Amino acid sequence: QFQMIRHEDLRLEESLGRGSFTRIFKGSKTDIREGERQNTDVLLKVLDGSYKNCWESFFEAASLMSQISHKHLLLVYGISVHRSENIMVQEFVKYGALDLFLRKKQGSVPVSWKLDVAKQLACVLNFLEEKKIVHGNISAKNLLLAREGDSSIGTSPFIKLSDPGISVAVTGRDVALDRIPWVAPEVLEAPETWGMECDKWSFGTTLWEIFNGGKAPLQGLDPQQKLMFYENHEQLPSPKWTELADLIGRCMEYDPALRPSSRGIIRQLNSLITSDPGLSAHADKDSF
Ligand SMILES: N#Cc1ccc(Nc2nc(N)cc(-n3ccc(CO)n3)n2)cc1
Repeated sequence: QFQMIRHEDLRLEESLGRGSFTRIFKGSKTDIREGERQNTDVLLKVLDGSYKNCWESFFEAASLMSQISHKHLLLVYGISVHRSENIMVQEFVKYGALDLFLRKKQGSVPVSWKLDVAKQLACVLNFLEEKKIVHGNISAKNLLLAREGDSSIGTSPFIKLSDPGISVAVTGRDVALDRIPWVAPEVLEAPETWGMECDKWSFGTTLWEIFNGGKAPLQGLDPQQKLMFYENHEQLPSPKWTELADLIGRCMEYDPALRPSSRGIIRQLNSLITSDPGLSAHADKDSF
């Protein structure tokens, strides 16, 4: 279900940091098209740790992404296995992870920009829901910015949802605890029972990140404190904008059955966008 890429057709360039189980590099892949060499910029995710079920889940994530295609889903070219190295080869998305971008922009991003990004994520969530596919790792760091968007010249942002990575069903409980408050509470209790609703919970957390300058929620809490956050059915601090707070609260319902469908989320986002025409102008609407 996806292409095996020869190691000799890949070139690792600079390191771009690490995911939870992977090191990521900018690189290039060489193809021969109609008899001529063609180089493509790629993002290489090198899986470290060699225990078996990790790379099975890694490749499952890659194959999931290559079986479906959508304009807001990251393109995965394939994988390359070389000695003990397992490498996922992805399209290189120009502006990188959304959380870092938002932190760098420090609140100078207009509310209309944030709503546009939120709507794009809701659309790809709807696409996955219709295909009965659970992503399982929706977060601002897994949203990649392909176009910055600049309201002064009338261009809007464009995001791509990254691969889900290693699923919490195969990682240890410590990684699952570390993913609080993105991982839905029910997934923590019984990872194999997770359903579509778990992506709605993570959508709520991601919405919170987008309107909170890309800051990570519950940062600084240790795993035990994070667990207590769920045990006590606590909620993230609400933004002042009540309609936004309502939507985040509805997505982050502890009872999965009470969470909105992706169509419901899109409807609510549309009403946020129209809720105050002056809204898209001033930015303080999303102050916490
Ligand atoms: N400075 C800078 C800079 C860094 C990265 C990119 N591009 C990119 N393309 C992808 N396909 C995936 C990623 N990721 C980044 C974190 C994760 C974790 O999931 N992925 N970054 C562009 C600019």
